[in-house]
Amino acid sequence: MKNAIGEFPEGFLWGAATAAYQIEGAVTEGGRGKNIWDTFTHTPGAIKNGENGDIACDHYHRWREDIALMQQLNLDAYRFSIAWSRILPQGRGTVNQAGLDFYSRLIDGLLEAGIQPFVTLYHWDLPQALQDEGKGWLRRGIVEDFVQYTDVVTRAFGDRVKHWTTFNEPGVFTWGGYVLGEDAPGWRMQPGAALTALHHVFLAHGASAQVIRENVPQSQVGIVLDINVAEPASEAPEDVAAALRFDGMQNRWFLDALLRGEYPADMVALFGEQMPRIETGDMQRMAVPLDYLGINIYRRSVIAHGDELVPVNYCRVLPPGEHTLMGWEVYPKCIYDILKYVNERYGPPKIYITENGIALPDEVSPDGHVHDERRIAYLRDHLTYLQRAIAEGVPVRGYFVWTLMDNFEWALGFEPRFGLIYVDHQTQQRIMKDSGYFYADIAKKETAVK
Ligand SMILES: N=[N+]=NCCCCNC(=O)[C@@H]1[C@H]2[C@H](O)[C@@H](O)[C@H](O)[C@@H](CO)[C@@H]12
Repeated sequence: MKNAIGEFPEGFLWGAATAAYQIEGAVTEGGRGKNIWDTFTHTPGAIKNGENGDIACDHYHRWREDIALMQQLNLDAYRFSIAWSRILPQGRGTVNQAGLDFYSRLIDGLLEAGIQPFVTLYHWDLPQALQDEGKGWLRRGIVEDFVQYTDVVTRAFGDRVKHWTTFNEPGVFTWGGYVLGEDAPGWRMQPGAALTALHHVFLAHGASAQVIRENVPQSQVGIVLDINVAEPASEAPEDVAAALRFDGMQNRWFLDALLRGEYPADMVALFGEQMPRIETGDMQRMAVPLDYLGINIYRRSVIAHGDELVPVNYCRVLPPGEHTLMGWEVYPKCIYDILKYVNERYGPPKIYITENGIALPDEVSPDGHVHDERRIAYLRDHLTYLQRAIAEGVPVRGYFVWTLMDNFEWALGFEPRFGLIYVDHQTQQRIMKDSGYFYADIAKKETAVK
């Protein structure tokens, strides 16, 4: 298909992405159990402006309106996550039928609108009951809990949902939750805990993929990673070495483990006694064949040597130029660079760009519109580099904007607006931004560019 950006493969999917805790609200409705983000957001000082996702975008009640907006965007696909604690309020055991019913209605609504559901099983919202019992992902037995959760939802929706992502950004919720303290459960400086949690997440991923394939005919199974090419801040040996360590932590730890069944030796040596306990067969259990790799990409990583974040000892350098409300550099070539990096080293069968977008201080103008020119430029420039990577043979089969609508941006609350759709979080009014109209034109099938 051809559009204002250029030529894209037939069947290329134009999508948008969200996550349950960031949009649903209704945290005590429909039998939903408590999760670690309910706890974390109600911990004083954890979230900017003391905000939380108790209501968020009220998507739990407004999902029909939101599907209609997806149709206005001409979306082929919609990536969303299921809240584990809506399905199994205590993390395991008794299934909550009201939770299954909510997602069943949502999936039926998407299919009726001609939109393919791409489901993420885990987008950071662990049932609190599992966190309380043995500290969540630190307990190896949690793998069985995730298997039960996978079994319940794939039996319920596998007749209609074919694309299943096990985890979203395992590195972010483990390093963020156990080292940086920026994400639930908010632990700090426990790299050994992060690596142990990550090991169990990888095991859960492998076990879950098996269950998905047993329960869902013609399933497509993948995982979503926030991988990022590391550029040394200078040619100084300590910066080059730091960039290699960052590449090991941010990229090779995940790609080598999940696609090759081995942890990278340089990082194993670096982590030393922080390494998780690895049982015989673990590495084979996690490295199951994948149908696709999801890549979330926002920026590039310019890396210098640093004294913090032991033992990786790196720090990010923010180059001059345009920055987003997240403090991230706008560097559109990052999407081309990461696609070439992954394709040349690992050659996954298919890739989806599962998140790409920009946080801006969007406002409604007196004319009632949201003139987000910077987001249009961001999307246009990243899509141009994406198209170049595809033209050079990288097997990208779809692109999902982060995000459908302005939502709860984790520790930063509602201030960073990433949406194609503006949301007034007081009134819940939705307003299509100019970037939404831009994206609808890109995604429109009959857009003929002469
Ligand atoms: N901890 N921490 N620290 C740094 C995290 C850097 C990378 N963050 C992401 O990629 C997240 C991804 C997420 O899926 C989505 O739920 C978030 O809303 C977007 C926007 O932030 C992106």
